[in-house]
Amino acid sequence: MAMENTGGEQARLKQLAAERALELVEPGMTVGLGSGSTATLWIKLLGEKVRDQGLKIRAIASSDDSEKLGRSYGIPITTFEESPSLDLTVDGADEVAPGLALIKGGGGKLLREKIVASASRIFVVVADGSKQVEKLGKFPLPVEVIQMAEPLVSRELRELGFTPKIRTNQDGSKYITDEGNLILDCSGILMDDPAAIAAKLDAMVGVVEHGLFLGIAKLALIAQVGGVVERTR
Ligand SMILES: O=C(CO)[C@H](O)[C@H](O)COP(=O)(O)O
Repeated sequence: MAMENTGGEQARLKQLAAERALELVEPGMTVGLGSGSTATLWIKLLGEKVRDQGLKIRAIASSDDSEKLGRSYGIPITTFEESPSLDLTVDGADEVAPGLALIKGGGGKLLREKIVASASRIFVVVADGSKQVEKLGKFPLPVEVIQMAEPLVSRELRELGFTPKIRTNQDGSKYITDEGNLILDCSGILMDDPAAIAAKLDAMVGVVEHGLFLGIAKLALIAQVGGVVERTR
């Protein structure tokens, strides 16, 4: 069950998970750079190895922010044209449920994150213990939608039992994703069957992608007070 951590303790645990994930990177790998605060810690550790120890890797980033961070350390950035499959992607999650069913997208980067994770031989999740849940859905599910379709998709989501809310920036303006879409944060359903929900979302016209990552992660590195626990599907 999820345990609440203090801010400082959570930061320490995220760092532990990031350090453990760094051990998975081998010279010559093409890696996927995740997004969010935990993935950022891993990118920084990885970048230091590239910059200071000459680690030879290439990377594809799951967000403009992560790409900028990677480049700042001199991590060579490649493309799917040059590197159609990745050896390893490390990324965070908002919720981790049994079977490594995930909710992602809290940081608004779910579309490219799912593309990068799905193109990876191994997708590893890094998180602190507070992200562990028995059922997905306490964290509002992010759904990325085409802007003009938002009213139609919101209506369908309400019919499904969700309460969709257009994500906004601090100034109240609509949050626009790296790909120019909107995000609806959908609360109200504690999921007994995430796969059934995902299938319904995949069928909705105007939905670009959603934050249910099912059957993609192969390993989760969960940092708890006693250390890093490795969870597999
Ligand atoms: O999916 C994501 C961004 O879209 C993040 O990986 C997720 O929100 C977890 O972030 P953090 O490590 O900061 O808790």
